[in-house]
Amino acid sequence: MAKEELPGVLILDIGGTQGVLENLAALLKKHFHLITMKEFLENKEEMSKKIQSVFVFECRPTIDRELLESLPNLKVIGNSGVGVDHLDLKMISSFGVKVTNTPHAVADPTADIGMALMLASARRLVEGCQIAVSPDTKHFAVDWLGVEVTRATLGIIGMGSIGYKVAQRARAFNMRILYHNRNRRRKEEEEAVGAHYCEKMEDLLQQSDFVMLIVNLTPETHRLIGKKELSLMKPTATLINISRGAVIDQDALVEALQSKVIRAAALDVTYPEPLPRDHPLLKLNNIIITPHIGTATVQAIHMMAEEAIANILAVLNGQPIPSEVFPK
Ligand SMILES: O=C(O)[C@H](O)CO
Repeated sequence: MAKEELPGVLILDIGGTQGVLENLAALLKKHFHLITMKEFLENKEEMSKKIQSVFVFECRPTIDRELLESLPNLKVIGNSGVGVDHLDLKMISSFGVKVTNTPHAVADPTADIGMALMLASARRLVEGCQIAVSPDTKHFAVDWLGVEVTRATLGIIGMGSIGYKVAQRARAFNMRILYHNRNRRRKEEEEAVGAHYCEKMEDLLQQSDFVMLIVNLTPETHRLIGKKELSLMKPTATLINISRGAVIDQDALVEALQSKVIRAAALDVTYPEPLPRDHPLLKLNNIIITPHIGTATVQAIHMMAEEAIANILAVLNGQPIPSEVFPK
């Protein structure tokens, strides 16, 4: 089919290296007439009529009313990633436009990052790397002992598909697994990973050696973990966040880490991202911060794009939509 006959997709803010861009573009071009933001802005009148879908890569770019008003034939926004907190779902839906996401592609790589952060923080891996390359060669491992993950208690807050994948992995470390979630998992699912349900989040916080946050960011989970919750945790416990930065009250976390209310934290997400270079979290030595890399793998980027494309095509062809996100 000629490029012009394919449905138009506007590609929003593809960052990264040329290689990533080219691979994604090639994938999208199989199904769509690909229109970049630059092309759209240069020839708005002609392009706006062609665009039936928007492909959002990375969770950062947002879609404002002005853009929606300029796309009369837009039917769907295909988000590449599971979190849609950067999109105003109600406003988008008022334009009759659907939103989709990619929960399947993100689950394994994000669970891996959760495990990686837990292990790295437990065994003080980043400090170890710094010591290994420092000019001072007189170091004694006994001066910076870590803690063990094996047989420790892991509390998972948010037991969706990523949470469940974390539980599967944690089972291989013989961890005791607690979880708190809006809905309790089926008995067979709990038994398969040996997870125990805590109806009250407080119980999980009090008992866990590692607390991992894997909830969506919603008004209900905004600053879910603050001063009170941190004070319920064990002084030997570690907080890991692979969801969204705003799930934690960062000022309260700074205080808790400075005064050793908890042992350590490991964050793949913060607010804002990146943190300003003078942020107090960056000055602490009992924290590890990675720059939102839960899905930053060659495989995940490809799978997320495929999942997003399948969603977009389903909307355009009037077929059942694999992963639609609805405004609450
Ligand atoms: O929401 C997600 O899937 C990840 O955070 C990637 O942005």
